[in-house]
This record gives sequence, structure tokens and C-alpha cells, in this order.
Amino acid sequence: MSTQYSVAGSVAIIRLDNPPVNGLGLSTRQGILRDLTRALDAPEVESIVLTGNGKFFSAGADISEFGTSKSSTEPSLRTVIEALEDSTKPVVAALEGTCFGGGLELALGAHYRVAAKSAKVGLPEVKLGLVPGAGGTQRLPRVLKVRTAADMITGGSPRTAGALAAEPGQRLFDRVVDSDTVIAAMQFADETVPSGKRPRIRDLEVAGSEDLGALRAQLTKRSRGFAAPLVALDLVEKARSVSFAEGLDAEHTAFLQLVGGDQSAALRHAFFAERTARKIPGLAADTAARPVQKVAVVGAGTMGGGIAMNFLNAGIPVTVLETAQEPLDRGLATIRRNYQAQVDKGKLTPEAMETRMGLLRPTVDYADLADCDLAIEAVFEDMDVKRAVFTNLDQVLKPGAILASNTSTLDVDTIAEFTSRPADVVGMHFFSPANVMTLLEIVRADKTADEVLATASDVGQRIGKVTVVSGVCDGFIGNRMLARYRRAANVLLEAGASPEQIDSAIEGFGYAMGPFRVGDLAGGDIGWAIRKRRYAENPDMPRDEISDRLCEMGRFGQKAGAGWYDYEPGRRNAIPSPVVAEVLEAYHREKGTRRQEFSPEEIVQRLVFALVDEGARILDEGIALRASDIDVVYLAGYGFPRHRGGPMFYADTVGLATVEDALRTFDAGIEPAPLLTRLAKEGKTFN
Ligand SMILES: CCCCCCCCCCCCC[C@H](O)CC(=O)SCCNC(=O)CCNC(=O)[C@H](O)C(C)(C)COP(=O)(O)OP(=O)(O)OC[C@H]1O[C@@H](n2cnc3c(N)ncnc32)[C@H](O)[C@@H]1OP(=O)(O)O
Repeated sequence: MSTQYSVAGSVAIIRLDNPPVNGLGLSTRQGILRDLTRALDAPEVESIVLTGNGKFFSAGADISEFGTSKSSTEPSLRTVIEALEDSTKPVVAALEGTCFGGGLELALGAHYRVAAKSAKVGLPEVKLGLVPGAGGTQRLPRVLKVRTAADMITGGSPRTAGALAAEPGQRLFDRVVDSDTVIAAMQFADETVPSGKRPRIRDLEVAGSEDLGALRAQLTKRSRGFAAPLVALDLVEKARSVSFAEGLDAEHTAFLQLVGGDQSAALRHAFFAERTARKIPGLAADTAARPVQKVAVVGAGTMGGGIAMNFLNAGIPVTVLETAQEPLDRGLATIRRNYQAQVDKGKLTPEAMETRMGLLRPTVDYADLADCDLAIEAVFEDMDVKRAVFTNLDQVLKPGAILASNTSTLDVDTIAEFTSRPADVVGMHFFSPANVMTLLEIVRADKTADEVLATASDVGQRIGKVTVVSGVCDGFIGNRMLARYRRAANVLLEAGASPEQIDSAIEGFGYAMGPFRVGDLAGGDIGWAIRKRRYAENPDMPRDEISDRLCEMGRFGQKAGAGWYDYEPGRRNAIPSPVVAEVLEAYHREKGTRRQEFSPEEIVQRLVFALVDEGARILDEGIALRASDIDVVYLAGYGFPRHRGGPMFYADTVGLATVEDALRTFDAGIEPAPLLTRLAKEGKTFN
């Protein structure tokens, strides 16, 4: 059983002990009931303390049990919670570390709660496409302001016990301490708990009548088809209008409906996929990451500055190198300005900002990098420039240091050959803005050593990134698939669809922005320059005629006040453009083609299945280690709707045979990826 029982004086202590996070799986639920019975039967025991292991009270229900018989095998979590409530001896929950989901619901079943001020409590079920399913929607509004409870349940973000205890009228915590929480709970049980009094949250009324209309409007606007937050809000509002028992039943019904649905399956897939992506199969068992205590960043531009901030935020000293003092000063000023903006918004204290800036060492001299354990190059995407940088790094860095390139388009194998130590070279592809985007592609070159790969992955996680290993190919995983996605959008445009039709269809699927609104945001000038260079290098290359025409008109997007859409001065809302409409009409007149009509469903299929087809090729070539890694790349780095699980998971839910058939229909000239065809034929899935 996954609990430990002990008695100190007249207090029984039930300690959850189910590594790694005290998930409330069946064995833990059984252990709590067994120990509770033992405490109730022990004449020397007058009160009971329920606690965790210091780092975790509990991370909630065992998510891996959902979909198995264990999750609905008694004792259910509700049964355990009701047993605590009905205990004839007072139960005090001692909350330390993380207390999430079913873990908080368990604590709400205790008669009293003593928490460490730093304890983090939350109901993150919506992030899994669920609602709290063991009374959280009905108990939390009885001990906090309804709006606070609603925000926590519909948003899923945790709060500290210290912050919640400061809320006027809160009845969630009976004590919040800075000292040892279990001892404080024992003392509370011994000295403060009135004999015989065992208050139950379920007997309280929901206090206050705050209007939740504004929250509902906000959730509705942001939902983009994602159901759980609004279902959760309905349940919180129900807590005000029906009996506790009725509310509990409504919650249980809602939970069962959501846990059996596609959106929760997708989000649970995403949760585990991100954690699986950290694991690199095939590494030698004794592979250990090298220590990284000092980092160098070469290039203080937008990417270099953002990359440096990741390490400064993690308390890791950074030496930033530029070729000359002026760009170096400019880069440092940008970093300082970014931190100041966070201070101005109250997201960072001035002291923390100065601490981070104090870890930053600027230089124009490569010799100053000699003591760094990892150097990350973030300079112009030109192989000659990379050669110069890596030649210098190879000359100055100490043996064992790791040389990483942030390149998003160039061959890391080639870059490795610029050095005398190709085994120490790896790609670390950050996404802009590098201090904000969570995805980090770790690019494994042919000669990259196992421990270098492990180190890059480990460092990525230390700075809070979602890391995915990619092999070397043009665009690695994400950008290679993006090129297919954009091509599919252009094919639709050339066949007759408008930018707004395409964008609104994919945004209805759940993307925050469609490809043309993204294009206007990013700006069309850089892409145009790359296309012109490639046209010159390869005259037979098919032209992106419509895009080229808009660029020739100076319509580079928001920065130019016009692009695929028109924009009012100083505003960013995209307005369908008569000019673009005329460009499209002229294009079809010149081609002698009739504009075709496309349903939103077909538009979505064409764009998403193009991602799937390229993902299948990437998987088949071994560029990606797992289909779920591809999903992680698209969820963490490319705005794929999280409640769809990623392109490969989505294809699994649609059915690979359906995907293959559709691809053949859209373009008879393109043979779907062999892996896709093979799996479809065998009735299998990617994940
Ligand atoms: C289909 C029919 C089903 C019918 C069911 C009927 C049953 C009805 C009863 C309903 C009861 C509902 C109870 C409740 O309302 C529901 C829940 O509690 S859902 C879970 C809510 N909790 C969460 O979402 C928290 C998820 N975890 C995290 O956010 C983080 O893990 C953390 C807790 C903040 C810790 O972060 P880190 O320290 O970074 O650690 P990791 O994230 O790397 O995790 C370490 C390790 O643990 C695994 N893990 C974490 N949380 C869970 C979990 N809740 N369940 C299972 N496993 C978990 C994680 O995957 C890692 O594993 P590893 O990669 O090391 O193998």
C-alpha cells in the first residue's frame, strides 16, 4: 500500500508515500482507508494528521489510471474523502509542497487544514480537459470567495497557501506556517482542535453572490471549441443554487463525460508526451550529462539576447559575445529593457532584475569564453559566418565544453566539421522570442556524443524548456512540417480560396491565428528575400506568385500597414482587403482558371493532413524518435490546438485511412508518406 502509518502521542500520522508525486492511484486510496480505520480503532489515538512527503502532498489522481479499470475500482477518491469527513476523530491535513487536483480535494475532506506558506495548491484538471471530479467544484467555493474558486478551477493555475490565506473570509486554511507543517498540524490537533468538533466543508453555505458573467464572457471568447473551462464554471455556479449532494452528482456526471471524450484524451496524451520527449532512447546506460555552470552566447541580437535571458532567469552566469562594442551595448540594453518591462508589470522585482543582470558578462573577446561549459551560437544564418564563429570557439573553449548552434535552417553536420571536436557539437534550436517560447529542438548531428546530447537536453529542462530531439534535415521537425503547411495554404489560395476563408477555418479548428494572419504578424519581407535568393539559385523553382505580387506592392504585413489584410493605422485587427481580392481575381484571370469553393472542413484537412504527411516522413526517416515527439513540437512551438493533442494524435483520432484517402483526393500527384500508407493498411496508429 502506498501510505505510511505512525502514531506520536495521541496523534496518528498517515503519510502518502507513492513516488514520484503521490498520485492517488488505487493502492494509495486503499492505504489511506486502511490507515484511517486503524487510527479510528486505536484507543490511544485522539486525532489524525494526513500529510505527504514534503515535496508533494499529492499531484492528484493518477492520470495514467484513467481509461483503466483501476480508476473506477473502489475505494474511489470520493469514497475516501467521505470517509475522512465522517471520521469520528478529527482529521487535520498538513499541506506541504504541491497539492493539486484530487490531492486538494482530499485535503478538503479533512476537518482542518494546516499549510506551509509556500505550499502550492490548485485544481489543474481543466488542463487535462477535465473538471475536478471528487468534490472540488462544490467544496472550494464554500471556503474561498466564489470568484477566487472559479478562477482557480476554470484556469487551473495554482496559488500559494500564503496568498490564499490572505483572502478575507477564507475558510480553506486553519493555520498557515513557516515552520515544520506536520509538527504544526500535530500541535494544532493536540492544542486547538475542540474535542468532538469535526467541521465538514460540505455543511457550509457558498458565501457571497459575486457575478461571474465577466469570467464567463472571457472563457467563451477564448474557448475556441475547448469545453472543460465552461463546464467547470457551470459547476461552480451550480454550487450556489443546488444542494451539495446534487452538485456532487452533477460534477461526477460532467467528469465522466469529459474523461471519456477526445479533448481530455488529447490533453492527457500531451501531458505524458512532453515528459516522454525528455527521454532519449538508445543512450548508453552510463551516459551522464556534463556539468554546465557557465554559458556563453555568441551574438547579442534578438535571438542571442533571448537565449541569454533563459539562463539568467535560471541563475546561470552568461558571457555574451559580440563582434563589436556597439551591437554588444545594443544587445545588453535590449535585455535590460525586457527585464524592466517585467518589473513595470510587477512580474519581477527590481532586486531580481539586478541579480540577473549581475550574472551577465559582456565581451568582444573570444578569450573570455575560455571558462564556459557550453557556448551557444546565435548569429546570422550564413554558413560562412557560422564557420568563423565555430573556428574561434574551437580554439578558445576548454576541453569538454559543448558547442551548440541555434541555427534553424543550416546543416549541423557541416557546422560540426568546422571544429576539431565534432562530437561536442549539437544543435539547440530556440524559438523566437527565445525567452518566452517553451520549445527547444535539440538537434543530434551524426557525430554528436551521447553525453553531449544528454547535456543539451538536461540544460534545456533546467531553463524550463520542453525539449525534443531532432535529427539533421532541412528545417528539422517543426519548420520542415511548417513548409508543407504553408504550401497547402498557398495551393488553396491559388485554387480560389481567400486568406480570410483559410484563416477562419483553421482558427475554428482551434489555432489562435491562421497562416495569413501569422504571415502579416511576422512580416513578409524576410521570406520574400529568401525566395528571391532561392529563385536566383534555382530558376526552375516554382514561384510563390501571389505572395511575390503582394511583396512587390510593399504589402509586407502589419509592419507596412498592409499585407494579406488591411490594417487601420496603429491597430492590429486584420481587415479583409479589396486590394488582395483584386490580386487574386487578376491571378485567376491570367491563369484562365475558375475560383473553386472550399468548405472549412476541407481547408482544415488540407492544412493539417499536410502536417501529418510530412510528420510521417520525418518519423520514417528517424529524424523524430516518436510520433508523440512530433506532437510535442507542434503543441509547444507552433500553436497547434492543445485539446487536439498534436497533428499525429489528431490523425490517430480521425483514422489514418481517412487521412490517406483525403491526401490522395487533394493532390492525386502526391503519393502519401509510405509509413502513413502502411499503418493505414494495417489499421494501426502513429502513437
Ligand atoms: C475513462 C473512464 C474513467 C472513469 C474514471 C472514474 C473515476 C472517477 C473519480 C474521479 C477522481 C477525480 C480526481 C481529480 O479531480 C482528478 C485529478 O486529480 S486529475 C490530475 C490533476 N493533477 C494534475 O494535473 C497534476 C499533473 N502533474 C503536474 O502538474 C506535475 O507533474 C507536478 C505535479 C507539478 C510536478 O512537476 P515536476 O516536478 O516537473 O514533475 P513531472 O511533471 O516531471 O512529473 C514527475 C513524474 O510524475 C508523473 N506524474 C505527474 N503527475 C501525475 C499524475 N497526476 N498522475 C500520474 N503521473 C503523474 C509524470 O508523468 C512524471 O513521470 P515520469 O516522466 O517521471 O515517468
